[in-house]
Amino acid sequence: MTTDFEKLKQTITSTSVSNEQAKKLQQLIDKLPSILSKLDNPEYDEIFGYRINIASEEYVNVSIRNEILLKFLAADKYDLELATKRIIDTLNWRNEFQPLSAAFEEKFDPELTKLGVITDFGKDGKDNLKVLTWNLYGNIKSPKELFEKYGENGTKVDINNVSKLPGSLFLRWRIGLMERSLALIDFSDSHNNKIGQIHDYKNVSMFKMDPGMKQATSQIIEIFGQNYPELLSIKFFINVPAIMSWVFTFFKKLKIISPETLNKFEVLSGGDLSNWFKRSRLPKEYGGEIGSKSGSNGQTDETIFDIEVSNSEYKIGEYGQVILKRLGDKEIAEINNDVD
Ligand code: HEM
Repeated sequence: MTTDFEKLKQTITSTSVSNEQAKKLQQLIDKLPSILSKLDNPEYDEIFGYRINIASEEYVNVSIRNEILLKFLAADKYDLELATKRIIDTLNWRNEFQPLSAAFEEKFDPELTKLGVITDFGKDGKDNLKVLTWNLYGNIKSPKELFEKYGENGTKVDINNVSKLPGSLFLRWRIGLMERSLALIDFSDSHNNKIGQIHDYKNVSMFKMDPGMKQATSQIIEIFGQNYPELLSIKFFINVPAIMSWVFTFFKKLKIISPETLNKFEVLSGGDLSNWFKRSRLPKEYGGEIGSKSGSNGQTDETIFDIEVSNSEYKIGEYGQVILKRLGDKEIAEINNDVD
């Protein structure tokens, strides 16, 4: 006969769990009603598009819910109290920030969208390196100008009536990129429950610590560290000019990045990624074989933008759609109230 405990263990397929870890998971599940009752908004029970609630509630996918809870436990080394606090903080943050809106509803200026790409190499990608977010921060001509416009003190542009949502446009764009990449992974798949990230610093000409950029960088590092546990496999920093390697020492000294995250860093002075990814899936500039295309300027090399995941390929989960609809209804109600 299968015991409840064994049944619980069977819901986890992304990794193997010890009895001790499964016990902690069960305790965390048992605490869910109390966790939800402590939230700023007890109705906001969504993480990464999934409902985090008791099994009898509609839309709860028990297996995925457990996989997500396990990530929170693992990030806090199975300390139940710390993991509980992290989940409460994350649910409160998501309620306030509405990351699914940043990912799937809001539209951003090309100045921001040219800084990031998501690719999915599917079965051609190594384990937990199938889905990648590429941050082409080297494309920023002037960090000062960019962060003046899109950083914390920049103009809050009213896009789709979301100006009431918190965060700078840069932050909302960056979180949106992260959330969209998570819509491509499968939390229950041991081969595809994490993403890889690539920071391409090609052409970073001058690197002065612009205050707006410094502020945005530490804010993003903190938000990712708190709210996106156990989701990153490797973070590549490529085309890093030798003269700028001091930045890593700087971040280590600041101690805002956890040692576990620091261990995931892979730093390359060039841009050749063919040791990690199939050459047939990479554009030439990253050591791959993806060739050239003809356009109005004649033959040009294909870029990473030519292989980006298209909008129709993102699968917003059922509950994610419920959350987005709820937000849309709330916005309409607020607009109507303003008109009244
Ligand atoms: C124009 C220049 C740069 C810009 C705009 C920029 C922007 C950012 C941003 C926004 C983040 C937050 C994390 C994220 O978005 O994933 C970040 C993280 C980071 N950057 Fe840069 N960066 C620049 C140059 C550099 C250089 C030259 C280096 C190193 C040589 C560097 C090293 C790092 C490191 C180590 C992190 C922490 C990563 C993490 O914990 O996720 N950055 N950068």
